[in-house]
Amino acid sequence: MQINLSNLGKRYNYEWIFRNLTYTLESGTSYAILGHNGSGKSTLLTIIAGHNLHSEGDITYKLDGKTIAPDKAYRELSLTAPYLELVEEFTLLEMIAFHTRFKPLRGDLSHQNLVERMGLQKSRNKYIKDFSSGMKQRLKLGLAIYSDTQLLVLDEPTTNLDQEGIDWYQNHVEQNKADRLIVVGSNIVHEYSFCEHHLHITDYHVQARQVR
Ligand SMILES: Nc1ncnc2c1ncn2[C@@H]1O[C@H](COP(=O)(O)OP(=O)(O)OP(=O)(O)O)[C@@H](O)[C@H]1O
Repeated sequence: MQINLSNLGKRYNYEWIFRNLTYTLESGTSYAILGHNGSGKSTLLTIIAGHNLHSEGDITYKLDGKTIAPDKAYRELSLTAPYLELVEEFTLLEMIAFHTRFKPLRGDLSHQNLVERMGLQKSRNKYIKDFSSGMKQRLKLGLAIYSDTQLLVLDEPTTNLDQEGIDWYQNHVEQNKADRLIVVGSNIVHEYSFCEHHLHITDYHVQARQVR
């Protein structure tokens, strides 16, 4: 997959969050979107994920060299973000069964295999509402990382994880990043240390460009 951002800009009411962002994202590469709190990382990630509209410029998606409609790109998307909710009334196994109706798992991974990879065997029949915040985050990450998708968008991926969870995240992303396009929105080095490219969203703030 290739995503081309061309003179992309986003404005909320009268406030420009970023402008004139031209950048190409390609499969087989991992990108970190960096910037201080409120700088626009999540805004850009939600636009790339098709959950938010840009205000100017263009975004195009290509698969195997051919331009595809944004809704087809959505089929290739796995996303995890603090604002995305799990279905609390499901048990873990029910949640995986529901998710995989829309996004099948990578390779021959069974639902039980995924539970094991997430280290949540003891909680397979527990309701999501009774999960700890770290267990919920591990589940969100597991569903995203192990879905059979080309585009993996991770916003603040280690929110609520302890050191063991952070190590788990790093190992499982590393094992599943080949040939995928990964975009991480973060301020924390351990979340994006595997990323080859860094995009500083503040470089596209209006004031930053005016003083150049
Ligand atoms: N729906 C919205 N309406 C108006 N302003 C918004 C909206 N969503 C975000 N903003 C504003 O856009 C700016 C960028 O927010 P965003 O959440 O993208 O930043 P961020 O870099 O991800 O921040 P953090 O590191 O705190 O998560 C902020 O000033 C925020 O108030």
